[in-house]
Amino acid sequence: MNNRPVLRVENLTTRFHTGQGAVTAVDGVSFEVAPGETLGLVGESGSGKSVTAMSVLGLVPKPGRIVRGAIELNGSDMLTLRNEELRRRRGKECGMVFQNPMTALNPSFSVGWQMREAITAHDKRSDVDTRIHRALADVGMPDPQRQAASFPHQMSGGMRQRVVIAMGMINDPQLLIADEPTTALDVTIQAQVLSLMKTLTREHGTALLLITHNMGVVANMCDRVAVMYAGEIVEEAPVDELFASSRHPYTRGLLRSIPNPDRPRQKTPTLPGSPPNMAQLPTGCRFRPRCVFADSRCDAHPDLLAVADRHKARCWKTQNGELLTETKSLTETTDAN
Ligand SMILES: Nc1ncnc2c1ncn2[C@@H]1O[C@H](COP(=O)(O)OP(=O)(O)OP(=O)(O)O)[C@@H](O)[C@H]1O
Repeated sequence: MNNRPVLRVENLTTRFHTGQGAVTAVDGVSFEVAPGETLGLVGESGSGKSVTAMSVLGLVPKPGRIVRGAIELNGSDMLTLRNEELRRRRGKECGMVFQNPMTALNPSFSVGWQMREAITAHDKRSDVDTRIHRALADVGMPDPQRQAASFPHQMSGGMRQRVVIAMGMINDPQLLIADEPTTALDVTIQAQVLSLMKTLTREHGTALLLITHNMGVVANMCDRVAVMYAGEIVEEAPVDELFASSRHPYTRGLLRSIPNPDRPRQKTPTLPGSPPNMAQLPTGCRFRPRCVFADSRCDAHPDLLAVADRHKARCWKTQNGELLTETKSLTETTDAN
């Protein structure tokens, strides 16, 4: 059996030079995704999740630039490939699904035409129409022939995102990268689209890098989780282990902030404070200003180190074998009623 990771990211560092100075949006990030595995990349807005995905896809927007690190897709170094080869490999070996389906679809062309482009860019086989109709049927589109002739604006948001997933999967890639794939959809449609992605990736043995800020989505979808804060991974563990025994105060706070579906009217607690300004990071531990467990050790910047089997955390306290005691002040509930 081939145990080589589909994706290996090593010490990835991506920087933006802005008017306010240099912002290292992704700072020394390393992770792997195994064949068929779903890795969740979670964290609050601005933590560097999307820039990590863009870096892997070779799509970092200017003025951003990868300044260090290695990215291997199926063992090939993606940072040394020429643009044309990068585009070819990206579409064939790595599909992508972004938050807003309208940015992925061209309003001027039929869905079938766009899917044909996605295929023929990589494969010259003649059974293209059959493949398009099968791909649309696979994502639950009724009457695939008619849908292929439709234009994006004739479809609902949920249907459009199904088309984008069908396009992402049409070359049967080994890896699918999905960045907040359901955030732009109605709550009722979100669960359907996620369940569809789970079924499809399982059936095809596709690895999934799923970016989300929603821990509930992580619980339902992922095998393993990497938690990002201020450009760094602060914790990484199999999903059950993370939910049962998180070892970073930030993760613990995120887990406390999951809405309770049985009590929809109850105000959900939130993490106090906000993430740091990326142009002026605090010295030492980046989470320190928000951390209820901080002490003098946190003046120094902690590394991401093993705390248990397949479990790493970037926290002085738990790296020394201490556990995080439950404390209410991890989160706050702003509604006084
Ligand atoms: N085009 C850009 N120009 C300058 N800085 C940028 C740009 N894009 C991202 N950044 C910086 O990178 C940081 C990380 O952004 P990123 O989009 O990866 O966060 P995220 O975790 O995906 O958040 P969100 O869920 O809101 O997309 C931002 O806080 C910002 O400082």
